[in-house]
Amino acid sequence: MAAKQPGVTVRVPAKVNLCLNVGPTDGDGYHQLATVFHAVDLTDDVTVRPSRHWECTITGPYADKVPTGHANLAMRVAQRLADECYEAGPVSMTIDKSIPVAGGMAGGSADAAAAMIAVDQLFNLQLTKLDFTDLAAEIGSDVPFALTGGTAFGSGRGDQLAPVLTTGRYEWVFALHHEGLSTPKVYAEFDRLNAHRKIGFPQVPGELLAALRSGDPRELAGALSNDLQEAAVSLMPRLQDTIDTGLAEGALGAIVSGSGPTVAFLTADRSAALDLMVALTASGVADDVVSASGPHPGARVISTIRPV
Ligand SMILES: C[C@@](CO)(OP(=O)(O)O)[C@H](O)COP(=O)(O)OP(=O)(O)OC[C@H]1O[C@@H](n2ccc(N)nc2=O)[C@H](O)[C@@H]1O
Ligand SMILES: Nc1ncnc2c1ncn2[C@@H]1O[C@H](COP(=O)(O)OP(=O)(O)O)[C@@H](O)[C@H]1O
Repeated sequence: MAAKQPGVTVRVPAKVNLCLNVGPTDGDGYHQLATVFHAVDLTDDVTVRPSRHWECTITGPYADKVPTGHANLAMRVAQRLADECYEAGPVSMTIDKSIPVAGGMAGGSADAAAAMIAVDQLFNLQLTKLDFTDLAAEIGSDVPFALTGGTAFGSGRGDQLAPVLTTGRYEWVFALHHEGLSTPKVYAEFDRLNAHRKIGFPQVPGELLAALRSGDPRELAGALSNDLQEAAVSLMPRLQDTIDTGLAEGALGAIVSGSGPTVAFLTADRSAALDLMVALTASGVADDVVSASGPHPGARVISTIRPV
């Protein structure tokens, strides 16, 4: 029997920001954030195999929207590690993509985090936790959270993480839109809308932390907030219809996920989530509807085939 080709597969979750409090910009033009990230079991699988040439194949419903060269954040990570570590070399990468693209769920950052772990394991680089954290923050502000997963407080650009005490699991429904929203454009629209408002130092509301400790989805629904929501709706007004329809159909709470345009609905339990999925699909206010639950762990190896 022929030996299987060596390779490592890492599974990585999407995120939703339970609160996204946007503060003033830092010296580099990035907004200071106080956010609570929450990982859900809507995942991508990133596989790397040693190869003579760099290759990237994307599979899944979003394949045609994702770049396969150096613009792909996961390829960028793998190429960076090959440049810096003599043990590492070119890889053939496959991304089995289920996380919506440009949807405010940090799919590109998730794949970058997965690639870091996969390449480390494939070439036995033995990167330290500090190596991971430094490279993650350099690639994108959401990458450190994709490594840790769960539910976490993010400050700075969202890359400085601290644990948040949570109980229970939460059942979500996500209303997806084929058209994406560009994160820089949403921040620029936030700036335009807030040009004459006073922006304070960003903070996570205490009621959100209390709700997460309680484990009660009703309490959490009342504490969801996103300062980028107004900007996302301004750029894509039909999001308001999506939000209103989900709430009218029984969602406990609704929030634009990060910079959008995905809308996240919190439901009471799995059965309510399935009912809401059916209602949203029938209403036609979203291009696609998926359910997921959280919190979910961060990037994890799910299969390793070592060279023989
Ligand atoms: C909004 C959030 C919420 O978690 O994620 P998404 O919902 O898009 O996934 C993040 O802040 C996405 O951060 P990041 O991953 O660094 O953003 P990128 O897509 O790389 O876009 C970078 C550009 O967005 C703007 N930007 C980004 C982050 C930030 N804290 N302030 C900013 O002003 C800047 O114009 C920057 O040049
Ligand atoms: N591995 C990747 N998966 C998805 N998008 C990627 C990836 N690498 C680079 N991109 C680019 O990043 C952009 C933002 O993608 P994504 O991370 O999915 O969205 P968001 O910033 O809204 O969370 C995409 O439009 C795409 O051009």
